[in-house]
Amino acid sequence: MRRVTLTQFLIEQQRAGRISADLRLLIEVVARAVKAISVNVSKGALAGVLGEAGTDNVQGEAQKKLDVIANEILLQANEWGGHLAAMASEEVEEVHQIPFDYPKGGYLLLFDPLDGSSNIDVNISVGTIFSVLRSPTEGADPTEQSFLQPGREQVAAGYALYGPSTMLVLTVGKGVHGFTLDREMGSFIYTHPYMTVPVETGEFAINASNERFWEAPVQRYVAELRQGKEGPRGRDFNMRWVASMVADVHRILIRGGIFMYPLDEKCRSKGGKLRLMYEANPMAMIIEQAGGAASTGRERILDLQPQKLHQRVPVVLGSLNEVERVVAYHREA
Ligand SMILES: O=P(O)(O)OC[C@H]1O[C@](O)(COP(=O)(O)O)[C@@H](O)[C@@H]1O
Ligand SMILES: [Mg+2]
Ligand SMILES: [Mg+2]
Repeated sequence: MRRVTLTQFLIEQQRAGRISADLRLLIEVVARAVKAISVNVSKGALAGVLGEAGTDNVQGEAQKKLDVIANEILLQANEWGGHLAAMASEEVEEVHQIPFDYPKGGYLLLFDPLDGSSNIDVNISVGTIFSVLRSPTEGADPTEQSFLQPGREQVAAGYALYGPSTMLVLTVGKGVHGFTLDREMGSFIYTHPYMTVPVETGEFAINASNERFWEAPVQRYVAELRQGKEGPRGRDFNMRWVASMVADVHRILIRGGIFMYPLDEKCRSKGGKLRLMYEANPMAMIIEQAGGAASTGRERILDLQPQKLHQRVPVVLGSLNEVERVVAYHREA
């Protein structure tokens, strides 16, 4: 069987005029960094990478060693690429400028280096999420303001899933494409062309321990799902919650479903739990490109005008019909 690598796929995308040479190189560098993170994740205790780093990030969350390692790998790999104007990371408070003198590239890269940190020490799937925007500054150092573009302006978005196999899932605005890492060869192989989210689903993902803090529309929606055949939906639904957004979203891309981290009384003062710029926006672009929908419950995520780099938002995404139902319940309320 002829195997297509990520490199070949990207060259084809460039030939078809969907990406520039610089964006192709940028994605190649991110993919290389992802391979290095994958090696560290899979070595686990053997490489001494488990446990706390002993520091807090900008959000006041305790950093794991792997949060710090993954962040360093991504920053270092991309500093050298020459295609970036600046970066932003969940683990770094300010914009990360490129510390070299050569001309600035035309893109901004944002990432959540290690998503699902609470799962690292228990050997459950974690991931990396990234988003690419055009830099509006032409040669000058980008500021935080340069990054504050709505998600619909993303030119590429993707994630890596470090599961039983390592996968890279990518969109450049023409469908969603999945690649599986061949560890022996060291290359990503094109295994999942044009991934789509089924419109109908029988699965939902939400942290049910927060139920008493949810708003009424979410209470109503989940209560109806749980009533199954006996309730207004007239059929049974199954529940899953990995607590790694990457893993939960990947499941939805493979077999459908709805994922929710809604606004609740616990996270209301922060605006939500998940971060807009490097969690919600890239995942929303991927899900929409795969035929699904992504909303805060009130607005389309990709239309939100960001106010700050580390802004948090409520997230409801997945199969179209279910997301539309949640949005309708918010509207009715
Ligand atoms: O522990 P909770 O409240 O269920 O939250 C789980 C959510 O938090 C996250 O782990 C946040 O990501 P980080 O690990 O990057 O902070 C998501 O991946 C996941 O969906
Ligand atoms: Mg995360
Ligand atoms: Mg993280």
